[in-house]
Amino acid sequence: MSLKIAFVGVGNMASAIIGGLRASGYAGESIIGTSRNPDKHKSLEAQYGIVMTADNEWAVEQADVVFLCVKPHMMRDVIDSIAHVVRDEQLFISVAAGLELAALSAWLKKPVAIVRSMPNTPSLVGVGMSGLIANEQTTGEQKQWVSDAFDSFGGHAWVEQEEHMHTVTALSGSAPAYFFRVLEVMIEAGQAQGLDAATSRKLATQAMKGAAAMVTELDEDIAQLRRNITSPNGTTQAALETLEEQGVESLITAAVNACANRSKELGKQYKV
Ligand SMILES: NC(=O)C1=CN([C@@H]2O[C@H](COP(=O)(O)OP(=O)(O)OC[C@H]3O[C@@H](n4cnc5c(N)ncnc54)[C@H](O)[C@@H]3O)[C@@H](O)[C@H]2O)C=CC1
Ligand SMILES: O=C(O)[C@@H]1CCC=N1
Repeated sequence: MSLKIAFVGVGNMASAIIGGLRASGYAGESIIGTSRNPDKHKSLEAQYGIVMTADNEWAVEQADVVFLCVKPHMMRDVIDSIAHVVRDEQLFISVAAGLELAALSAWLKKPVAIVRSMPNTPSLVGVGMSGLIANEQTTGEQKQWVSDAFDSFGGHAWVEQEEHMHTVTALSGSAPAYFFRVLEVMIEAGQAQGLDAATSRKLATQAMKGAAAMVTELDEDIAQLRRNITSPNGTTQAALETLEEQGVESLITAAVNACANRSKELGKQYKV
């Protein structure tokens, strides 16, 4: 029998997970979502074949597994409002940046199983990646269910130390946005050189996809893959030298560090 899953706070991230789960065969009838935007409920129901409601308590009462998907600053109020219907045997999965297991556990007020996750929006198209860490109440069986569920819309990595979730956020949770920004800039540069927007988008995007596929599918050093494209005194060398001169390494390192630091700040803000 499939487990009933509730998503509290169906926005961008929860939609991506729901879309990924549905595409990989999870039954729509087993999924209930809630949000503060009732005007969007009908279209979400039609798109994913799920049930949407504004009633968090009802959704949580129906569920075996509850995904907590509201913004970090709303999480405490939302958990406070559902804590009285929480049952010991339920599994809670938070997707919120920064929020520690200890805070979630204190707010839930019961010794329930909790998994802190850091997914990303490519989950929507089955190419997500999620970092995971569980509290000690989480059983091996529950961890297996979580691994299988997250694998159904991409991949997962359990981390041993909660501190590492900040790095997961910097390398994975937020990272699709860095690549989108790079694509935006490349597409604009292509257009500035005279290509139409659609062709520019297709070329840049396929190059990014191809690079990622080579790294994923070939067991080769990334630097060597880069060198394979770089003819001495050729076009790639001209581009790469410009990237280095303009500080690509310090720029990207600073962005990754800023992301992890913001995650740490959020954790401190809500520390119990
Ligand atoms: N967007 C992303 O790429 C990622 C987001 N996250 C985490 O996911 C969480 C949600 O982020 P987004 O989906 O981007 O935000 P969002 O704003 O798109 O979605 C939040 C949803 O929560 C609903 N909501 C607010 N208060 C509520 C309440 N009291 N009861 C029920 N629903 C309520 C809103 O109506 C909205 O639909 C955050 O904690 C964020 O840290 C994690 C990884 C990636
Ligand atoms: O920007 C954020 O805070 C969320 C968490 C990771 C991706 N989006």
